[in-house]
Amino acid sequence: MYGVWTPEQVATAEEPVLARTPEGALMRRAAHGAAQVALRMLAEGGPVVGTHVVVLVGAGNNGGDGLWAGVELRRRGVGVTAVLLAPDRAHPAGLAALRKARGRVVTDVEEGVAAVGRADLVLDAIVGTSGRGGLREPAPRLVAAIGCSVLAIDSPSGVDPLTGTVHDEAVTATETVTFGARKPVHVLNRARCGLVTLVDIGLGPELPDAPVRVLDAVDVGRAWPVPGPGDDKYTQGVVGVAAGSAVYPGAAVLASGAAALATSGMVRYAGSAAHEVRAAWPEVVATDHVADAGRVQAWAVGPGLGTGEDGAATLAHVLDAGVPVLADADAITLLGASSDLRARAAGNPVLVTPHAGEFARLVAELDGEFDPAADRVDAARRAAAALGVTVLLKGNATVVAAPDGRVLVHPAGSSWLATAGSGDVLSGVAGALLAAGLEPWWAGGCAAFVHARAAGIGAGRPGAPVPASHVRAAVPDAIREVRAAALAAS
Ligand SMILES: NC(=O)C1=CN([C@@H]2O[C@H](COP(=O)(O)OP(=O)(O)OC[C@H]3O[C@@H](n4cnc5c(N)ncnc54)[C@H](OP(=O)(O)O)[C@@H]3O)[C@@H](O)[C@H]2O)[C@@H](O)CC1
Ligand SMILES: [K+]
Repeated sequence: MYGVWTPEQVATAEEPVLARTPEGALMRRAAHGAAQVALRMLAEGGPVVGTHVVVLVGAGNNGGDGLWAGVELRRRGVGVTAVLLAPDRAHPAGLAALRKARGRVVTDVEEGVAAVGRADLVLDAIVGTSGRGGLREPAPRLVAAIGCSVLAIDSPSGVDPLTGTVHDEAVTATETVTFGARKPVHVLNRARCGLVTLVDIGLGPELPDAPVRVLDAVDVGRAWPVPGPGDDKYTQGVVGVAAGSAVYPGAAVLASGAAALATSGMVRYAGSAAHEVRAAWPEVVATDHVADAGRVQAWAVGPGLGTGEDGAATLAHVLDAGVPVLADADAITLLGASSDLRARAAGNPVLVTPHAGEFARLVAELDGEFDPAADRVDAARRAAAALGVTVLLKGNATVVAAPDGRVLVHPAGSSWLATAGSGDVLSGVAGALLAAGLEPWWAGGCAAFVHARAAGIGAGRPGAPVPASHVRAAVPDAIREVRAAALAAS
């Protein structure tokens, strides 16, 4: 697990470190780390001596990092051109050092565009943690001229460092090198950051508890329920799946199957697709109504449920059952439309798993601002607090927010998971984890991780769509992977 801190928290942590280190030392540490990554990237194309790097230098300390990195690259035989976007405000010490190291300094935009066109690597040092809004002129013209790899210094310029959002023009980096701590942009907008390298500049002891955390394979593998010698089908947790319909039984079959593959606990199914579920998954005990389903340790409710009276009655029944509940799809629409159902859920171990559209319906009747397009971490955190349930907001970066303020982000590598039925698989996996005893925040985080890995495995080679049934089929391999990681780390 690693932490993610806001730009403000990082700036606060920097203060005491700046105060006890010689002037400029922190920036030199950061710049050294950036130069190391740049040299590695250049070396991928052959010898670095004689290559040409262009540094796009903004008005603040981010530009200072870029200039000092340029100084180190000069010492390694790399040709360096610094293009100053705000010539009067470029970091004075960094600029003087680059000139001394015989780096070329350009202030004319046309000359800068020509240099960018000839570069082997561009360092984006336009703006870092103080950046707000899209790129300002003349940065867009220079960025548009890039035809080579880009290393973003701290964060890709034009992408909001706190929220990862992009409004206008922004840099798309091949890689990003960041300092002291990862910031939200690095997990919320992987597509713009590329591979992220963290350089230690000694902030660790000064950082508060991380407001956002990211699970790794070892965390997930350790948390995954593994049966011991004394376990049987009941002790691993029985999950009930209340999903599907006679018209669209696919959701029920996908969710029940995913639940059966996720843990060794038993799966019960209750709903109008009992026949189809039984045919596809003989190990699932299927009945027509939740009232006849028998005892379960958690319910997964919603996919294909319908949003009419029957669906509402089923949701009310499972919310009153006194066990953890995973609510997805139609169950989310029902919750959004009924204060009575929301009251039954509030304060209980309930995990809701909306995509953007379902999230809008979920919060439609609540007071306050919930805008995932502006800040998805903040929106999920507020919704969880207002509803008294754990919210897993699906998307390219999945956010899991608990009502007590804890937030997990799972940065997915691609958007191929946004496919029909994919959410049903996630429901089944998360429901099985709830039944096995994981609390909703962990169940959501572990399910999102394994779901994304299963999509990667199910797709085979990257770069192509993966249908939900392939995601489901790959769940065991994804579990094997995280368990192997946990065993290797123990
Ligand atoms: N403190 C330290 O020692 C360390 C700091 N470190 C480094 O410092 C960075 C933070 O530096 P920082 O605070 O100086 O701000 P920074 O991100 O360079 O930007 C400020 C300038 O950008 C401008 N600007 C704003 N938005 C813009 C846009 N969209 N497009 C274009 N321009 C825009 C804005 O202009 P203004 O609004 O003032 O006109 C302002 O002048 C941090 O990311 C890390 O790299 C590391 O070296 C570790 C040690
Ligand atoms: K930058």
